[in-house]
Amino acid sequence: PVVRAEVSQETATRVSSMTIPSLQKAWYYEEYGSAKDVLKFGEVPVPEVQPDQVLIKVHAAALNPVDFKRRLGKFKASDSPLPTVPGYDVSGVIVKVGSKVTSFKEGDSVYADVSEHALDGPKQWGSIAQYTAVEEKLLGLMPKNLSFAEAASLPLAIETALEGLERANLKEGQTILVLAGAGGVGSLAVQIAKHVFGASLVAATASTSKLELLKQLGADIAIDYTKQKYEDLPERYDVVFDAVGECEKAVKVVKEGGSVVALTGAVTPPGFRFVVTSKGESLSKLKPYLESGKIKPVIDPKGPFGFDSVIDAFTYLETGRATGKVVIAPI
Ligand SMILES: NC(=O)C1=CN([C@@H]2O[C@H](COP(=O)(O)OP(=O)(O)OC[C@H]3O[C@@H](n4cnc5c(N)ncnc54)[C@H](OP(=O)(O)O)[C@@H]3O)[C@@H](O)[C@H]2O)C=CC1
Ligand SMILES: CC[C@H]1OC(C)=C(O)C1=O
Repeated sequence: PVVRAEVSQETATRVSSMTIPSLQKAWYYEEYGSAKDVLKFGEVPVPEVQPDQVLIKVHAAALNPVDFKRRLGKFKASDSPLPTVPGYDVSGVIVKVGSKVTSFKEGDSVYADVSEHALDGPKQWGSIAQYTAVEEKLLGLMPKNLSFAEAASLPLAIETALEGLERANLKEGQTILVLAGAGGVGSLAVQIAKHVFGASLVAATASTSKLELLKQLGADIAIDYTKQKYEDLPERYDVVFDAVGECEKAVKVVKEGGSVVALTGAVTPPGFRFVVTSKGESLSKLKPYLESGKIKPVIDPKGPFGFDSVIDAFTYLETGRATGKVVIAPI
């Protein structure tokens, strides 16, 4: 049995190293442009695992607007070199750990936003691929109750929602307005404001068909921006979370001394904008809320999109009408 055990460990090692190919299938682009013009599906190298990284066999990924803004060259000044495999959000299983990794092991189901800094040197080899390498400090252990598709839908958006609410200094019992409450970030910001921060009143904006979803997510007031201008309503808020780029209007409805946090677009004082930093500790902090069901992933019902339908997925996301997240699964 000892020999068999040694053989099986040796075989397992050989098999595990054999199961990690040097080339993989992925979506990539070699020049900036539109999805249909520049996105290609083909073979790219499997990234080398650095000492502080793990290699993930990807099961699902999700798209974010930063993926298409980057692909259009909007952040080329601080981008990593081309060719680029897009994708920040990933879920999957660890198949190799770097020599300095201490908190994760082969076989763990994990998820992450793979780029610590979304605009400043994001990963060249992203998540819309069969394998991707991610630093240990960006990883979270997947909540036990979530599918790979549900987990992949979360990292960048939920970390943005959490960081934005923390930066806005939202306090228990305060009131908040979330602009674009049905979007990828907004759908999580509504939930976190209500169920994690304990806001006394959460208002949110969306178009007519999405108002019921806002209520289901925990919004006390759902404002149909196609019929009502929130800036003309009497309500004033301690915090306004702007996920649309309407800071000039947002500052009109914040209380004296309140905060207006913007994700995009020009800012009008006292509004401020930030860029999300990927942190595994944020996923750990939210894990109990996800496992209890207090916070739920929202996946656009047009998806998940298959690994062969990434151009369709981008085309849909770029309409600006997504409800929750656009997910690519299975990979
Ligand atoms: N600074 C940062 O670190 C980050 C910035 N961002 C940015 O934040 C923005 C939102 O990101 P994300 O949530 O992923 O985007 P989404 O693509 O998920 O947003 C789509 C949603 O926006 C809603 N929407 C569009 N216009 C309006 C409007 N005028 N009022 C209310 N709702 C509206 C749509 O609802 P409807 O169909 O009802 O209009 C739809 O549900 C993007 O510009 C993104 O680039 C995102 C993450 C991080
Ligand atoms: C400056 C905001 C920019 O950063 C991210 C992550 C986006 O989606 C943006 O538009």
